[in-house]
Amino acid sequence: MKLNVEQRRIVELEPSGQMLVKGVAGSGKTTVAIRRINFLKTNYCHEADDQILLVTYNKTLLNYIKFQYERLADAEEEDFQQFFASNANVEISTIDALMFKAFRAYSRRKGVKLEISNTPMERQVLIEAIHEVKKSYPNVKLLSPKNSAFLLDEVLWMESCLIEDIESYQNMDRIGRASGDSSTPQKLLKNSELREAIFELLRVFTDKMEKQGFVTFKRMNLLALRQVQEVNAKRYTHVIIDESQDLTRVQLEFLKALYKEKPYSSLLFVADNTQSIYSHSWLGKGRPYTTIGYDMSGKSRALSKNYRTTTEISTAAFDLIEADETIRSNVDFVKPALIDRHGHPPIYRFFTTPMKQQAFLVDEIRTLQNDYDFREICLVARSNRLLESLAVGLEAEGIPTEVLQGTEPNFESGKVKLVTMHSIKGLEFKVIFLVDLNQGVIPNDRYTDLEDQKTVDSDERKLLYVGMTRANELLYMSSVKKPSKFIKEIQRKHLRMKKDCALRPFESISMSHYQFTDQLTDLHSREEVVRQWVLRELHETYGYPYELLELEYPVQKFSQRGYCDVAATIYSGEQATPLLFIEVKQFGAGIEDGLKQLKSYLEANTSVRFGLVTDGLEVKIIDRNGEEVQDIPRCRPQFLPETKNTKRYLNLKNGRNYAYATALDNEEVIEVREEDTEVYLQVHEKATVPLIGNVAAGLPTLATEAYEAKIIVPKDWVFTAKDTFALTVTGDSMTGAGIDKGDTVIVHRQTSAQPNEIIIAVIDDEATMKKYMPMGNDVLLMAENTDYEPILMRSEDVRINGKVIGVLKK
Ligand SMILES: Nc1ncnc2c1ncn2[C@@H]1O[C@H](COP(=O)(O)OP(=O)(O)OP(=O)(O)O)[C@@H](O)[C@H]1O
Repeated sequence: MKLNVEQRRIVELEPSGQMLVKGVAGSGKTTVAIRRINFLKTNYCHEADDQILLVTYNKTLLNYIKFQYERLADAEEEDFQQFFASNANVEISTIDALMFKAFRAYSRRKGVKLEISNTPMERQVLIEAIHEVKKSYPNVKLLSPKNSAFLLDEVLWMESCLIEDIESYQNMDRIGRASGDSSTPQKLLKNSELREAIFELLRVFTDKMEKQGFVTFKRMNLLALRQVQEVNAKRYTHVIIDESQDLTRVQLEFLKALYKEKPYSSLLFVADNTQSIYSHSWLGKGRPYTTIGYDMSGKSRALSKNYRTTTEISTAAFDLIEADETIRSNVDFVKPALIDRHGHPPIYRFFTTPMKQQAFLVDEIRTLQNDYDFREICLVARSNRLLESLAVGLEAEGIPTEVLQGTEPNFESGKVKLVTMHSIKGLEFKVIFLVDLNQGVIPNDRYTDLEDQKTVDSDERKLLYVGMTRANELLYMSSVKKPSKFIKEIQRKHLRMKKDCALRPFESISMSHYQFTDQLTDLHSREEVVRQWVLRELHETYGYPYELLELEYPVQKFSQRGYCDVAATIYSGEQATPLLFIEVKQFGAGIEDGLKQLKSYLEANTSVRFGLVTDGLEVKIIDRNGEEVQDIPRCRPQFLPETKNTKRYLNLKNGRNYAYATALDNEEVIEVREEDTEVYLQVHEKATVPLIGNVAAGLPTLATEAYEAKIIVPKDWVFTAKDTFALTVTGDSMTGAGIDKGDTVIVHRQTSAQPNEIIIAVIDDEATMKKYMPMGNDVLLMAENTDYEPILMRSEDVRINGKVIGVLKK
């Protein structure tokens, strides 16, 4: 892989103490971090004791990095291998492994024997501590076992923020943490009795734990920090911290204590705050680096190009960030730049039961097997428990699986991988399935009563963002029962309902936007919601004008007559015949019955070519032989009836060309489609442009009510409707610009123009249309036809009447 210029520059930066590389997901931060090791090793390790440390967040990531770069070593650089050899002066480790080692050294040095506790035990000890502290603080309502989950989290947060004395806690900005108990909207005010009580709780809790021979994981971190601060542990000349946005303050201080400053040493933070997914993280919450003693002014670099995912996946993922002001306003936020790599838009499915979701996963993975190895597919879920049950389900269907957890995962094994949303950070796979994106799961409702919803939402949104940006090529997302509210934040146009099909996922349409209301007998019927969604898809996604769609299309089979819910008809000459039959079922009711019905309709009508059945959740498309096909055809111009007067419109305002049609019987009804596309544009607002004469007559000086005809155009094709007029072209001097005799030009009234614009100019009381070329005090009026000579005039002799902004072809 060839690094881009910015990446290479970062790899080869001269070490100068602290440095920051921030970048978007998939921009090569980890790639750069690893490459830099080689550079530092070759150029900036002058003394025998110089060592380099690369810290990663978790074990899965560590193994993944080793795996990726061992592969790279084979392919590109032979000496890469030595990074992972035990005798190299390079160490790659997880933060936890480093700290645990230091904690063990602390225990030995102090002669204490402490084990790491688990959550149930911590809860129990905390409740005992609550009762004890309550005696001294009877008025502090928050001190109650019912708040033990929140209080435990607060205590662990205090430990991870290095809050060791009461003053620090009393004055601390609790960034990323919120009020506490929802029933009493306490803000845990600074310098309050409440904070004093909680600080006491921390002390009593820690005491009780240690008496029983235990420490929390966060306290273990604190003791590890003490160890490296008390004995001289400075031993790395270069420290590179990947995913530094997710480290706690204690972890950051710990790494600082390992860093040995020399004139050529470096401490590189690699971070993306958009991917900060732990509530106890320090820098990821937007705190400046000065809070850990570093001034990063002039010392940070950004990487904004996402190399990992396709434009379609990045765009959908970014919709989440667009919905989150907290993330976008973070000082270290980097807006992703898109690289031109296109692929399938993310697929979103909703299921009514977990079994249906599982059946879908099995089917889809089997189909994907034609194009992908199992090892390139990864299922991602919130919890390990869910992953394990999914693994059992897939195995039962003969799909080999491997849950990636802790110890040595084998990325090469020919198995579908399963990993939690937290552990997939930093990893990537060709195909990602994000499952169980349900209400209550993400955002997780565990904290709803205890934390400020906005804070929780922001962290959880990032978690989903991280998951989405792990996919190289294909991203599937699914929900069961009730979708996560975040799904709504992703624009429907960025999602698809199934692979290789343009249909966007179901969305309920409000009744006020229903189509064909005069034909509906029951607006409230539960099938109607699904039918209206299909109608909108046919129109907006597939480009069928509503005139081609018919509801309750009669189908005669022997003596029986049925009615198909929707038919899309096409014209050959005067004759309309159905191309597509659609059966809809009420939302979530299944499509089996509908499919039978549809097949019988297809048999009964010899001209219809495709059938689609859907209940909003499932969709099946068949050809007239009943064989499944991926998609229905988009509407093509030749399908359209001769009920319209279709012309070309050259929009000089935006440089695009359109197919412009008016209904034969009503010129106010217009239909607009960009040329070379098959999708009709929604015209929300229209402008009426009066046709007031011909070009030779020019524009009247006064607005006139008398006009020959009116032309209705989308409002955004003109500047201001009242200053817009249309003229018929009388000559052929502008043929080279695509303006022929008989065409109609749309003109904006104005008295000045920019070079090269086509204007209506008045010379000696005679109007003409020419290209405007000012030249000092003169003006050259150019024809776009070699038969005509340019006209050179003094500026004051030329009066500009207007500028041509569009051409409606004859
Ligand atoms: N210059 C490049 N050209 C081509 N591919 C690149 C380039 N830089 C990085 N990549 C690829 O992009 C993907 C993402 O890289 P990497 O994991 O280093 O990014 P990251 O910024 O650490 O991502 P994240 O923060 O999302 O984990 C990898 O597959 C990597 O090989």
